[in-house]
Amino acid sequence: MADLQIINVSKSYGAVEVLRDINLSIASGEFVVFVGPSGCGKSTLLRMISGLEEAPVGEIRLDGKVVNRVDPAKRGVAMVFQSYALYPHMTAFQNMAFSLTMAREPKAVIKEKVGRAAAILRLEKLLERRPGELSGGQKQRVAIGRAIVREPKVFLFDEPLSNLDTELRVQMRAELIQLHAKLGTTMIYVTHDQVEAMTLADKMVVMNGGIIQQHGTPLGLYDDPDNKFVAGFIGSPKMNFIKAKVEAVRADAIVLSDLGGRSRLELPFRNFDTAIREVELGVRTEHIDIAQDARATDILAARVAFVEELGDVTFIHTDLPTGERLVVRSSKARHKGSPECFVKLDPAGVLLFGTNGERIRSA
Ligand SMILES: Nc1ncnc2c1ncn2[C@@H]1O[C@H](COP(=O)(O)OP(=O)(O)OP(=O)(O)O)[C@@H](O)[C@H]1O
Repeated sequence: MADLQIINVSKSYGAVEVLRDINLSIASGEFVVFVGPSGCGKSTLLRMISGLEEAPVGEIRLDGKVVNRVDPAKRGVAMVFQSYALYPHMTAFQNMAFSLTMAREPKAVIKEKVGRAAAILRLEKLLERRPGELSGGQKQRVAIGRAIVREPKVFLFDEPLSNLDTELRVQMRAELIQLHAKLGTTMIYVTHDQVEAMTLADKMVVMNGGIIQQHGTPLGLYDDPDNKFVAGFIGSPKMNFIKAKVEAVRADAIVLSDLGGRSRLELPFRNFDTAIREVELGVRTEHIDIAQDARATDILAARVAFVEELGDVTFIHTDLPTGERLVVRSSKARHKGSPECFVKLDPAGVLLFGTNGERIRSA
């Protein structure tokens, strides 16, 4: 187990800056997930922690010691790759034992360490098989086993489940959570899949464009995003966004107009900056409902585009007259009849963003 500090780390390839001034503290034993869209720099950051990529700007400290120039093999970290990276001509046992064999550990120690990892990963019966005789999930378990036997201070996972089908991914996610609980080792995990990140992370680090947009607990980020990117990236279906004009500002409320081209909405809000004239509302599907009473001022007229019935929940996709898409989560059966409908927002669930995408918070 080790804690990790990333201090003012930047990285460029030629003229292209891929990471800008990254600062992050990872506590010993924490499960941290770097998540973000393709190309945001998350793998580069992980590879810099592993030592596979140089870190010329800033400091990476492992248990307080700067490791920027420490050889990857000497950092006490073990990496698990998406591609498994197993030796095809070696058995599962030999693959898992490889680093110990290279370090000339006694045979009995190797057998004991590989046996222990195999038991944790339920691989005991597969140890004599070669990678070609294993399923994707089994191969990934061998790759994880190979990391476990090295008893690293930090595990680094680079999209390890991306090659697996959906069912197996869900199963392996549960296994990784159990593995972390059992070993208690610091784990850093990279994925572009926000659901995977939400389910695994103690701390989720949302990245975009080479910078950390926000980090915190998964639910903390879901409920209280700092900006429109984080708000839109986390959650499925995505948060809805609706543009509006600020009509009036009072001490404890604001009145918004032009929602969906027409409607008005009053929101509780303290100390709103009167210079702001335009905002964007962020509303999750659970804070919108199909409305019965069309006379109220805060009701938005919409048109049903299509309906997804998933059994336990129904998502009604509606379009506002402005063309903005609004997805309503409903436990009720399908919206029947005319596609014309009315929707109502729950003011307590509405977040506000400025035109620059930054969150506007009530004081
Ligand atoms: N060796 C390299 N030379 C030049 N550019 C690179 C190199 N490696 C990565 N990049 C660029 O750096 C950026 C960040 O890459 P990185 O692999 O860290 O992204 P990522 O967030 O992990 O994306 P993905 O999920 O697609 O793997 C990308 O724009 C990529 O094209």
